[in-house]
This record gives sequence, C-alpha cells and structure tokens, in this order.
Amino acid sequence: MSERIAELEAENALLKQRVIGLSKAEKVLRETEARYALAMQGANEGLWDWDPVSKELYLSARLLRTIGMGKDTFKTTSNEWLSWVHEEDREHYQQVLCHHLKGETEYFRCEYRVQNSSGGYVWVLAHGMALRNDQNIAYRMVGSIGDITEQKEYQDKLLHQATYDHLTGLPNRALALDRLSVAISRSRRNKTSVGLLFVDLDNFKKINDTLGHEVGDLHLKEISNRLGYCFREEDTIARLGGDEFLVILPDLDSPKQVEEVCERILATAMQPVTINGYEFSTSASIGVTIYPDDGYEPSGLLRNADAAMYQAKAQGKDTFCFFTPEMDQETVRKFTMESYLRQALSKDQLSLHYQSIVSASSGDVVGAEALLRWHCPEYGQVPPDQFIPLAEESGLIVTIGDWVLETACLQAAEWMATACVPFKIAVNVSYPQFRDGHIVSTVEKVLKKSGLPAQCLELELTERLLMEDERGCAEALKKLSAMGVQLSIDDFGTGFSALNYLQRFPVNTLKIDRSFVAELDCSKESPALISAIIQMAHALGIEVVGEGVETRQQVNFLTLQTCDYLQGYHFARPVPADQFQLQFSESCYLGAYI
Ligand SMILES: Nc1nc2c(ncn2[C@@H]2O[C@@H]3COP(=O)(O)O[C@H]4[C@@H](O)[C@H](n5cnc6c(=O)[nH]c(N)nc65)O[C@@H]4COP(=O)(O)O[C@H]3[C@H]2O)c(=O)[nH]1
Repeated sequence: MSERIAELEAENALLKQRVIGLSKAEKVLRETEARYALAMQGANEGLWDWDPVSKELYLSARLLRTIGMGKDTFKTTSNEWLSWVHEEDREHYQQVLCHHLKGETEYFRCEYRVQNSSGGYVWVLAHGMALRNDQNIAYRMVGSIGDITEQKEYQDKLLHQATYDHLTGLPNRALALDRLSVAISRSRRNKTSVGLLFVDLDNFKKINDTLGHEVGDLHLKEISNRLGYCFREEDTIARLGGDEFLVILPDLDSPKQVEEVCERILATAMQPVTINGYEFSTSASIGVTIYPDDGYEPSGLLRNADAAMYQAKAQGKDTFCFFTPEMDQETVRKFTMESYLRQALSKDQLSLHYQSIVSASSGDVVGAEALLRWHCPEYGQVPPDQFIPLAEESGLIVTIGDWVLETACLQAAEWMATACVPFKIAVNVSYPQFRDGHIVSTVEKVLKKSGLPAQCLELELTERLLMEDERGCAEALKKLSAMGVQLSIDDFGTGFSALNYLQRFPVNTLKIDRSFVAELDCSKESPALISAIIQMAHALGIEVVGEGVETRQQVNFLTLQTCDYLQGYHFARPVPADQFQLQFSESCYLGAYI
C-alpha cells in the first residue's frame, strides 16, 4: 500500500512538472506569437494560422483588409481559401504548399492572386512555416500575406516594354523567338508542324521617303491591326522592326493551312489605306519555312524564312515562297548579308582604306583612292566586290556613299592642310547615288563642310554609268564638272567599245583597267592597247592612270608610254588612314616612290 502511495506521489510530481513545463511553453508560445503579430503589424502584413489536419484556417483582420475582404478576423477552411485563389495560380499554389508540408522546402513562399469581395483579384506574396511533430509531420502552419499588386503591375509594365513593339503593340523579336521555341516544343510533343512566315511589305520605303515617317508609322499601325484578323488565337504575329513581321503558326496539320494564311496576308496588305487624305496600298512578300521539315532551331528557321522571303521578292513581290533546301546557298548568304549590311553604318563597321596614286614622272604621291572596307562580325572582312553590288541593288549605297564622300573629303582636307601640298582624293560612286541629282547636293554639302577645293575631289565613274545616259546622269555630271569636281572613268577598257561618251561628258581622267596592266608581260595585244588608250586620251586632253601596277617592268612600260599616274601594289596597298598619312608624309619629305 505504502509502495503504491509513493508511486502515485512520484507520478503526481511528474505531472505537476509537465504542467509547469507546458504552461511555461504556452507562455513562451503566446509571447512569441504576440511578438510575431506585433512585428507583422509593423510590417503591414496580415497573418494566417492553419491546421493542416482539420483544415481550419484563421485569418487576421489585417490580412482580410489586405486582400479587400472587408471583414474582421474570421475562421474559414483551407478549401474555401483555395476557391478564392485565381484558377490560373491554383495548381502552382498547391504544389508549393505540398512541397513545404512534405518538408522539401525550409520555408513556404508563394506569389499568387486571390479574389476580393468585389470580385477582382489582388496579387499577394505569402510566407509561412510549418510546425512539425517528432515524426516530422506538420501539425500547424503559420505565416503572413502582403499585397504586391502594385509591384506586380510595375513588373508587368517593364516586361511589356521589353517584349512588345511600342509602335504597333505587337510582340517584338525577343518575344517572337521565345514563342517560337515554345511552339516547337509543343509541336514536338504533339507531332505536329509549326509554320514560320517572314512578311516584308513591298515598297514601304517609298511611303516613308515620299510621305514622311509619320505617315509611314500610321501605315504600319494600320497594317498591323488588319493583319491581326488573319490568324487564329494561338498564332503569333510579331514586328521584327521596320516593315518586317514574323508570323508563327503552331500545331499545323498540313502546309495547306499555311498557304491559306499567306493568301489572307497578301489580300490584307493590298487593301488600300487612307491616311491624312492620301490613299495608297502596298503589297507583301512572304517567306515560309516549316518545322520540322526545314529545321529544328528557331534561329535557323528564321534565316530560312528570311531567305524564302527574298526569293519571293525576286519572283516579283506580292507573293509567298516556301523555303527549299535546294535554294541556292549563295542566295541565302547574299540576302542574309544584306540584312547585316543595313546596320553596318550605324554599328560603325565601315571604314576607308587609302591607296596612293603616284606621279609617273616624279614618283611623288599626288593623291589617293578611298576604298571602302566592311568588317562584318558575322562574316569577317567582306571584300568590296561582294558587298558593293549588294549595296547598289538594295539602294543602301546612297547612304553609304554619302558617308564615304564625307569621310574621304574631311580626311583629304586634313592631310592637305598638314602637308601643304596639292592632293587629290578619288572616290568611287555608283549609279543609285545619281538618282534625282542626289550626288550634286551631297558633293556641295561635303565640300562646304570639309573646305576641300572642288578640284581636289575626283569621282570615279564606271563606263556603264556613262553609257546609260538616258537615266539622267548627264545633267548631274555637268553640274559637278562646272563646280570644278574632277571626273574619272574607272576600269577603262573593260566595258563598252563605243567611246563617243568621252566627248559628250566632261571626263578628266581614264583609269586603265588592271587586267590590261597585268597582261603586259604575257600578251601581245595588251601593250598595243594600253599605248592606244594613252594616245587617244591625251589627244582628247584626258589624263591617264595605270591601275594594278605590281612590277618594275610595268612601271617602266607605262612611264615610257607617257602614262600620267600609277597606282598598284608595287607602290602601296590600300591602308588605313593613319598608315597612309605616314606614307604620304614620307613621300613629301623623303622623296619619290620611283
Ligand atoms: N590585284 C591587284 N589589285 C589592286 C592593285 N592595286 C589596287 N588594287 C585593287 O584594285 C581595286 C581598285 O579599285 P576599283 O577598281 O575602283 O574597284 C573597287 C570599286 O569598284 C569598289 N569600291 C571600293 N570602294 C568603293 C566605294 O566607296 N564606293 C563604290 N561605289 N565602290 C567602291 O570595289 C572595287 C574593289 O575594291 P578593292 O577590293 O579595294 O580593290 C581595289 C584595290 O585594292 C594591284 O596592284 N593588284
């Protein structure tokens, strides 16, 4: 009996100790919670307290105010709370919660939208942490919620600015490529195709040039709006820049669907647009490529579509063209190169090299030919023979040519001022620069800006340009000549046999093509031909430059034939401006080349 009493007393003491322990723990918990609640009040956050077993959820008054429920503290269930979570965020919310309950994350952190009493949604950021028993099972979870709607809206705005085109409101290139990647992944799973269309408006530049950029912009906006009606909801139309658009058609079953879309785009682009009382219409050229038939990578597909678009242009515009593997690789390269060339000037990839022209009698450097160089990051150093024809075809030569003229004249004026000797700078010009007398006004401006005397500028023309007089170059050449600008004929002898243009145009110099000079040693005709050219030119009061002079024998022959000037690797290769300056000053101070 006494043993039993002692046992009971011991148990009683133990129980008392546990009660004391528990009430101490409860006190600590209450204090902790009070501190937490205080901290949260200060942090302007609402509190929640959840029992994962019974699903009871306690929401603090501040939390309810945060999400706009307009109620005081109240109890609910986690199921009801879930019904307030935006349906697009529900799965994510449940996943994050589940990971935390399983102990896979240290803290619970989730951004989601929750509905308020007026039916709208607020973005909230919820933090929380589960309390766990000895078996690591969560028996309670507490946390806070803060309203991040404003922050989210700001983020969305920034994201929108970074991914949408500001003029048309369409997705931009970055977003388009992202969507293309998503479409490709989905098609891979669904075993379907993706159509990629590169759309370029034909003759849009004309609208910009004749009616101004404002009208051009309005036109683009209108066309973008209209194009929007040509597609399904899941399709994407993006603006790549300028008048170029990209269309992504995901989940296609047959290429026939693409053809229908192309027809719709062509018809839409044709519809007349009226802006500021002007009515005009454009057309479009479309290049089409298909995933997976033509490629797997977004960047490769984009290149295909671009090349196919150029093919459509080459076929007369206002049409669409499917990419084919047989499509000439050179054509692809050419068209891709043109798109890079478009940016070459603004990206500072162009420069001028200068090649000495020496007097055949004294050997002094009397001038230089400015030769354009393009360093393209994608293709490396591109030879002028490759990119100049491209620039001419695309009309880019006009802007580039203006830059060449200005740079060369400013440079020549500087050298002349430093060396105090006469100097002539020769600049190549192409036919498109003559359109509408453009070259005359450019030369006037450039001479004024640089202070270079007109006589010190020589424009190198091709025979073709003079032969095609009907294009209206004659007038411009006469004006240039009247200003004092020198005119020379480049690559003389290679083009046309009719020489009557030499009398009709105010030509000052002939440059004998380097192929004749190269053949001097091995062909019987070449010496006779060169000799005849020099005599004929002199009879007409025209000076002669021998081009491509590489050997001492060539120098001797040309000098004997009274050729006036010599140019070629024998004297100097084309070099950057600073190196040419050294050659020039050496020639001025140390003596002649010959
Ligand atoms: N084998 C050999 N070649 C020599 C020798 N001496 C000079 N050359 C090369 O012959 C070309 C002379 O220029 P071009 O006949 O006007 O022929 C030029 C010109 O028609 C065109 N070009 C260059 N710059 C411009 C430019 O600013 N505007 C225009 N429209 N065309 C340009 O590109 C063409 C090629 O220019 P480049 O490649 O720089 O080639 C240059 C030059 O490097 C030599 O001794 N041997």
